[in-house]
Amino acid sequence: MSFVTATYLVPGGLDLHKKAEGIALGLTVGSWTDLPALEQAQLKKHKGEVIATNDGTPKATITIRYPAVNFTPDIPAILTTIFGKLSLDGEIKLVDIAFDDALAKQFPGPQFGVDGIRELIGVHDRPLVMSIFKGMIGKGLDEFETQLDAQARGGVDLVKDDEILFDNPLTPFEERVKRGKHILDKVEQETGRRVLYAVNLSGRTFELRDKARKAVKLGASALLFNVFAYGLDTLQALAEDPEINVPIMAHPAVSGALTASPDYGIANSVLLGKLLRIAGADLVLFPSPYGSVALPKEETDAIALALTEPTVHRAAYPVPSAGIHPGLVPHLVRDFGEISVINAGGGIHGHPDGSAAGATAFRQAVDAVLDDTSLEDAALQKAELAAAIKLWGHPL
Ligand SMILES: CCCC(=O)/C(O)=C/OP(=O)(O)O
Ligand SMILES: [Mg+2]
Repeated sequence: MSFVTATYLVPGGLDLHKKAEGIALGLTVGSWTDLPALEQAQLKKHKGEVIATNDGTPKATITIRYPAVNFTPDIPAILTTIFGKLSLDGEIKLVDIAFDDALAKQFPGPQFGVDGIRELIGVHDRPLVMSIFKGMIGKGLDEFETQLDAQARGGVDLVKDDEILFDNPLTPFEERVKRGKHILDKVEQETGRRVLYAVNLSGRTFELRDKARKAVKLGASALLFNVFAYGLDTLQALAEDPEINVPIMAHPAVSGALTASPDYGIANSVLLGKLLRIAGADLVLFPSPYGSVALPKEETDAIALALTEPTVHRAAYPVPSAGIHPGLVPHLVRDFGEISVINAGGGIHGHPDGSAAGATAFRQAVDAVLDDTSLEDAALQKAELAAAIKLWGHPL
């Protein structure tokens, strides 16, 4: 028998076992003790089981195991079972989810993951550096080409669309793919470096698969996807499609509506960690602990662990983001290690000497940290890094 096990955070001081039993029955067989013995025997395999309750104040936890025989092996059915009506039932937060291996194997997981992306880029021994197009709305393909070329030549490993850049007449989706390929092929020929460009896959849900397939045929090297504006099952359908054989980068846009409250919704480690990984995200962006929309460090640690801990699936790249600049690289490497992607938009394009210099400054900062050299000492030899930490500082 397969199971999904869910852990909930609830107010302390309740009759915890009564509440737990009520949830376990209410989300499975409905009622129990008043059933005839024969019916109990028939329904036993469908009954939710209270695995643990831990009382405390102000909060307590309840852990319940749900038989997979009750639902189809898809995320919509599982989420509706373990936190559908229950999510509407007052102060309760889904803080962990566990799939047994037999059930987990029915999901795609990352199709490339950390190892596959490292193979594509040819980098195996350092955090990757990614830049984000900025200020592209209202701008045309010339600006697109200029920004892409500068970011790539400056030394980043990946470039992504901003999540707010959709298909539009000035920089049409397919044109961004085609011109992006042309520019990055040229960069590779001249520098030997393979740079991936994650174009933002957007538009109506039922058009996404064909748009993604067309983009791959046109040479797209990665896809950015605003998962939570659509749904985890949409991500899974893209990841499972054999014709969409490029890495998928999950953006956390909209997820804050589900995760921000300490008392309601879904924990970031569940939504941005376990569920994005099992549904097939190869890279997962999330607010860093020290950026412009910061998350508590214990949450970002939990997300990174959920993305990389050993499971039946490949590890997905943690991509701590938002408000990142070269001065933060020592913190990022300390907190997320080599299996991470350092991601910045303003911290690249805001460099006093332009986007290419901003990209170079990040690479210089990464090299310095891996060489166990302080940024200040490295900056004595590296002008781009010196200008970056002069502008943004280097919090100790
Ligand atoms: C957590 C997502 C961050 C993001 O989408 C973005 O565009 C960040 O830009 P910067 O803060 O690096 O300028
Ligand atoms: Mg963005």
